[in-house]
Amino acid sequence: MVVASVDNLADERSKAQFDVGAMKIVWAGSKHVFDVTDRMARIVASDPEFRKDNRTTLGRKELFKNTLRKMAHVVKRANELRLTEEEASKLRFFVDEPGYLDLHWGMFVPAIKGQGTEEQQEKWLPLASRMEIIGCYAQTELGHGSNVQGLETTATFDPKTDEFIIHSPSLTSYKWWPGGLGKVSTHVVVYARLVSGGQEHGIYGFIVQLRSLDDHTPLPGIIIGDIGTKFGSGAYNTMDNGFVCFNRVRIPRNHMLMRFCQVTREGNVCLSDVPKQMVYGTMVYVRQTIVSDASWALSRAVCIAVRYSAIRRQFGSQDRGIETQVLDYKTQQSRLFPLLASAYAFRFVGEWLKWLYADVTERLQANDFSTLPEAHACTAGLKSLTTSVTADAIEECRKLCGGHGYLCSSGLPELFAVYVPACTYEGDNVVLLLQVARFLVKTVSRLAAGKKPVGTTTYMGNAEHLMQCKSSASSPEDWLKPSVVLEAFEARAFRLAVACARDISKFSTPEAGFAELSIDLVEAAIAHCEVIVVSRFIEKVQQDIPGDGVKEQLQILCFIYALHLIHKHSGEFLSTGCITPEQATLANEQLRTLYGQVRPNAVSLVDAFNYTDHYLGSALGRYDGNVYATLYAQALRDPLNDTVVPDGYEEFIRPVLKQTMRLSRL
Ligand SMILES: CCCCCCCCCCCCC/C=C/C(=O)SCCNC(=O)CCNC(=O)[C@H](O)C(C)(C)COP(=O)(O)OP(=O)(O)OC[C@H]1O[C@@H](n2cnc3c(N)ncnc32)[C@H](O)[C@@H]1OP(=O)(O)O
Ligand SMILES: Cc1cc2nc3c(=O)[nH]c(=O)nc-3n(C[C@H](O)[C@H](O)[C@H](O)COP(=O)(O)OP(=O)(O)OC[C@H]3O[C@@H](n4cnc5c(N)ncnc54)[C@H](O)[C@@H]3O)c2cc1C
Repeated sequence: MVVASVDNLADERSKAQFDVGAMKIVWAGSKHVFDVTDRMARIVASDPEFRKDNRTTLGRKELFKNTLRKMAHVVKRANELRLTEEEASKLRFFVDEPGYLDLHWGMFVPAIKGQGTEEQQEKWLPLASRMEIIGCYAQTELGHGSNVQGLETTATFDPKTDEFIIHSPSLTSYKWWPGGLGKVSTHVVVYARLVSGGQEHGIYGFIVQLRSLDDHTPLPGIIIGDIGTKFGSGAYNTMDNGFVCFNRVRIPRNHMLMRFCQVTREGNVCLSDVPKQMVYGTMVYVRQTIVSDASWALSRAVCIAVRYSAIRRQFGSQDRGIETQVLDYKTQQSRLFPLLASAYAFRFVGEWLKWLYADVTERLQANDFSTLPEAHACTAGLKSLTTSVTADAIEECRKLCGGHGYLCSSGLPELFAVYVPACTYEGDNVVLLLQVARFLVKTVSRLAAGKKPVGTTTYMGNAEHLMQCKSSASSPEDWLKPSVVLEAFEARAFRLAVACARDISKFSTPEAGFAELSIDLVEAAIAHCEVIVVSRFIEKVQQDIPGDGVKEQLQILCFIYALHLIHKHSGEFLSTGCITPEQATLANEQLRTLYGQVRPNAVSLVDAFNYTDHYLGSALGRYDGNVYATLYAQALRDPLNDTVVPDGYEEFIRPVLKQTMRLSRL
């Protein structure tokens, strides 16, 4: 059935004022990445084994087995097609189903690469890359997640046997949450308190075998299982997040990951000459990848909401003629276009963070640890900012799709349920922002001592100006000047950080001040992270960008991103005196104009994400716009529609009807 809605998207596409193909390359990052991504997405989309439209209707056991089948198929296809690591990781990504492979490749392998000695890497990495073992990452315990120093699991060195004894001393010390642990992994990197010679030496990683490689049964001393069903249908329930209790499990001494700390045969603990936080390196790595993933999840939700908003019509007609596309309503635009702009903003800041991470890694390898605090603050802060915004944005996109957004066939409920734990895993977002705040307060106090700030805090070096400046914006167009926008963001962030540092010093101890002012500190941290995102976006749009109209579209999105934040946080911009109420009004006026400019390009701007219908998994977001026929077809496929008269009629409907009939006769 062809319906009028299909033409809507073709019309929309014909209005584009830029080269969509060129934008696709900008979004992907390079022609090479575009080609790989496109090829892998199509391989997945065309393979019936990777079907996912039934996920929300499956029970947990069926769902999990289905995931196991898909993961096995991923491994098989990757081998058959001789995929490179880059290609295989894209293939897994487009399968779009959380599973043990994410933790094996995403945390177990990086933990060994980052924390293992060369010898240990030589031993374990080939086993892991051939998938002769399957690994996961167990840090969190039932009683402690955020507070890593509070972990209870012990790894006690026994010099008699040259072994560590891994032990869970209490119920709260059971490892709890690790993905892939519950039912699949054969091995794990466990984080535990190192004890040697009766003394504690801090938290380190240890490789422990969990299950027999012959029949998959747990090894002696190991009690292990799944932690139970999680939020949402389908969603993260494809993953076997697990628990494990270790009852004095013995492992060879060389199973401790010893890159940064060695335990000798005699039990002497030798710390390398590196900061102890290097042991947190896997988290820094993963946080950086989560920032990139945020732009994918956000752009996916936005793609669905934009396409559907172009198709959906409500009101505005006379004599039952054609109604208004909901995308034309300014309120819809003001909710949707900032999210579209945020998707692009996060994409670019994610790319930049990848670069920063590579740069820091290179320095660390050369024993230069000077940029470690900055890398920690950036990864923690941007992970927190981008995941919080993305989770809220997915929910907003669901609402933007009206009632149909609430259907699983819209793809949005499951996307939200899969995505929202990103605000918690790899560090709770508030806990991480407090880390950024700690870094900022330190930076401010160093400024007072005459130290020059570097990296993303370089702007704070302009302290005097930032404390006093008043925005020069006197027309809506002034808000299109990068220097005007940046100055406002930097001044707000700096003034908030300085106020926190000043107020902390009024308390009896810095710790007491930090605890009492933590709400303000979180706001200062967000403001700083927004400086990073805005300045990276501005930097991006100031580069040469090939393709007709591409740069212009990105400039529009860049200013939408910045100006919507000024609107959102107007209280802070005003109370810190960075802008006046009149200037806030001018910024809003400019924002409205920009919405009008993005409107004809909106559908093409989401087409530039180059998502297949399989990846989107949404009746509302289909490329061809055939929304209503698809919704209807999917409704008919619901298990409840297998029969016309439902199961349970005889037992539960008929007796009620009969009883009602009896009562009405009385
Ligand atoms: C449909 C789409 C499908 C999508 C599919 C998605 C699949 C995605 C897969 C994702 C899978 C997710 C798997 C999740 C895994 C996990 O969650 S693993 C567990 C993660 N756990 C955490 O993140 C715990 C968070 N807590 C911490 O990191 C730390 O405890 C802390 C909060 C940072 C505190 O550290 P602590 O040492 O106790 O205290 P402080 O006193 O605050 O810090 C001391 C100094 O150390 C510095 N520092 C802290 N962390 C780091 C670091 N990582 N790197 C460098 N430096 C660090 C800190 O700044 C302090 O420095 P100074 O101020 O100079 O003293
Ligand atoms: C889907 C999913 C997958 C996961 N996968 C893994 C995995 O593979 N491996 C693994 O080891 N772990 C994993 N985790 C665990 C995850 O890392 C932790 O849940 C996370 O670090 C948060 O810790 P928590 O649960 O202890 O939260 P808590 O710290 O107990 O947080 C509870 C509340 O307290 C607040 N809070 C805590 N400390 C402070 C503070 N200092 N100041 C102010 N507020 C504070 C938080 O903001 C939050 O609101 C996973 C979790 C989820 C949800």
